[in-house]
Amino acid sequence: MYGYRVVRAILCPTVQRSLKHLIYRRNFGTQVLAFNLRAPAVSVIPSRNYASEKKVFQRTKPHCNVGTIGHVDHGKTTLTAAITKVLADKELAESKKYSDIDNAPEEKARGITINVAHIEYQTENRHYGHTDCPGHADYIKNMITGTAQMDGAILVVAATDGAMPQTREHLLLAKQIGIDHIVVFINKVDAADSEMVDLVEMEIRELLTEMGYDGDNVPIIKGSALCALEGKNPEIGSEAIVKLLEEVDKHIPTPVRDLDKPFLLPVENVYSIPGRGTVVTGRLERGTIKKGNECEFVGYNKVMKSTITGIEMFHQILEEAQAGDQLGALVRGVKRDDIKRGMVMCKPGTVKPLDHFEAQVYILSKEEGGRSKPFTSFIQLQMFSRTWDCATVVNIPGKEMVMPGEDAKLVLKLIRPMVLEKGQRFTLRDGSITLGTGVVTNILTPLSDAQRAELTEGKKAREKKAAGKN
Ligand SMILES: Nc1nc2c(ncn2[C@@H]2O[C@H](COP(=O)(O)OP(=O)(O)OP(=O)(O)O)[C@@H](O)[C@H]2O)c(=O)[nH]1
Ligand SMILES: [Mg+2]
Repeated sequence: MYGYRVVRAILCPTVQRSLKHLIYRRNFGTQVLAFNLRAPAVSVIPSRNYASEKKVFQRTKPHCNVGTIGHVDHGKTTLTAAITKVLADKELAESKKYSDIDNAPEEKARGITINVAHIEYQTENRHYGHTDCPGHADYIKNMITGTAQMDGAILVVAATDGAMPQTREHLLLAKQIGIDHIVVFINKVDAADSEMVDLVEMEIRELLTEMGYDGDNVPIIKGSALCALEGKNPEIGSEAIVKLLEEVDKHIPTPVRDLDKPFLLPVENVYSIPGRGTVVTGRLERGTIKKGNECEFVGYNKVMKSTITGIEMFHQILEEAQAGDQLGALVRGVKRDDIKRGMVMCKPGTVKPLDHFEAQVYILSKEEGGRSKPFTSFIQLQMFSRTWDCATVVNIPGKEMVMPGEDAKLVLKLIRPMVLEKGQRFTLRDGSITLGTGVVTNILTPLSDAQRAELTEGKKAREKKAAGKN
């Protein structure tokens, strides 16, 4: 079996460089959960024994998905690296450097996280999948997808800044996505005085309450991720990380998993592994899957049948994946370009795509980061739910307009049928603004003639208005 290092050693420097480029391109920003994409040995010299090298995942502890959210530069990635370092000392994780997590060239050049990264570690009590989200406002889409995989979140707030715009926006989105349990880490206490730290704590408790969390009782740990990572000042460094993990263990409950329902996995990413096939990654939302299971990919106006030929979690083989697992599944007979983030992989025939439904939506006020003006029917917005996003036309039945800060019943029409279920939560965004959050209350398929005419009328009216302006 040829490993990456052996292959690299026998290649000339030019080929080594292009090989490195290839790895970066393939691995762009996302730490792949499985099917080690970093091992170009697979594409350079196909391995005969690829699977037999891997360990089989032993399910000895309950699995829980957590992750870091919060404003840009507040220290989410540093904290993620620090957690793995502290746990590696107890042999409960593999230590990850900052540059292993933010590993894409653009991330390194700009010093920010762009794509989510998935990291694995354990405490004495649980096995964790940890998703490190980007904080930058331009990458909210990736944050939403990352957060959709979590059972609980660690909100990172720098003591030097306090609550900032994306602290607020991330909390709001987390609440809407259905994350009910939050633990807060006030970071960078090495660079702020204790009065400032106390003020930030008060501010965060208020903000948590405002967003619908139990602000008085949410655990808040104060420390310095950088000190923990660099092995300095243990009282605010490694000891704070240990305290944080204790609170995560205690405060974020392991969710009850829906193991008996037909399986469903919202696709987060798709990769093509030369010599192996197509791999989809994501968190199994319900049910269980095994190698050999028939499956179906549904979404974006497509339904495709396939078979699962292998399952891995964090580079280890999974005999059986259970709801809650962050996994990679190798699938047969479908190409990478056939599948897109946002489709669902499910048991054949168990879900139907649809494009027309009723929802109860809360429209954010300006102070909450929403629009300042009301909107009327036929506005086009981007809808985010599970791992997908899709343009939608909004209709307001029985009303002229909806004001910011109001709760309204809306009828939504997606431009492409997607997998949606009653009770599913979603976010509506208008450009870079989170406009509202809602829940699907009623499925309306197919469209009645009157509704269809209304939508078309809306389009015509808009076109007429645009023509008038010119
Ligand atoms: N003084 C001090 N600096 C820190 C601490 N933690 C992180 N930093 C610094 O803050 C900067 C940003 O840290 P990151 O971990 O990249 O922040 P982030 O929240 O992941 O940023 P995005 O992912 O881009 O939103 C880096 O220069 C870190 O070295 C800390 O505890 N103390
Ligand atoms: Mg980061």
